[in-house]
Amino acid sequence: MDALKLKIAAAAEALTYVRDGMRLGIGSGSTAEEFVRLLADKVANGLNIIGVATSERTARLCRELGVPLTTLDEVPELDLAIDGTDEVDGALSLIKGGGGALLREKIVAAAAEKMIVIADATKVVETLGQFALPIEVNPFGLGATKVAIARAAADLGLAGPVALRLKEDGKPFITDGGHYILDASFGRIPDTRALSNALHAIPGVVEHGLFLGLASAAIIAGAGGIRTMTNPETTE
Ligand SMILES: O=C(CO)[C@H](O)[C@H](O)COP(=O)(O)O
Repeated sequence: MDALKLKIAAAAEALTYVRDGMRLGIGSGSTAEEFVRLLADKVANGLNIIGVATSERTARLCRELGVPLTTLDEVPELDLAIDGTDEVDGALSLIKGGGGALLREKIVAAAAEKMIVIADATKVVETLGQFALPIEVNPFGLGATKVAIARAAADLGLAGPVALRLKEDGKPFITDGGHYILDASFGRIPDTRALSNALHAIPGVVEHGLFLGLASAAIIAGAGGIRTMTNPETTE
């Protein structure tokens, strides 16, 4: 099966968890966008949901396709968030932010009772870190923040390039929140919680792409079909 079909298959399975009346967090990225397309069909056929989009791009797509949106100010608690991922491990820890939407994605996931991740099988890893870890930072003090990140990583035995994400025109990529992204290529991250805590202690770091203890399930589409990974600690 090609990559698009796998994304659609995972998104279609996630749709079976959506119930009438739900308040939904709606993720970002190409897999989440397939979910939006399928969700829009259901809405056109009478499904009553209200969504909070995790990026301006997803919000635009929702508006184009008629998926009703609200904000976390109006609806601060959500029933379910559905989002893609860049990596997922067996404990359902994630690296997210390849599309640069990690801050809103994490705020939305934390506001949701459950988060379901949708992905193709290439995203499943034993240990997180092959995918460079996106770290959202305030543009002020960028150089100092980079040094602090490298030092915090070194204390945990991690090292590797920490690169400012650039757009095709060579200018810095700016997130929906007006921040920069640093992509940290540390390789395998054995102690994700320690790195998460160390990054949160750096003032210039706004948020990072390690999603720990947030996902309740991951719907994984592979050549052999769909499998759903669950986490007993985040599943009722
Ligand atoms: O975290 C994300 C955006 O910030 C995406 O969910 C992640 O990058 C996966 O995207 P895709 O489904 O296109 O592979």
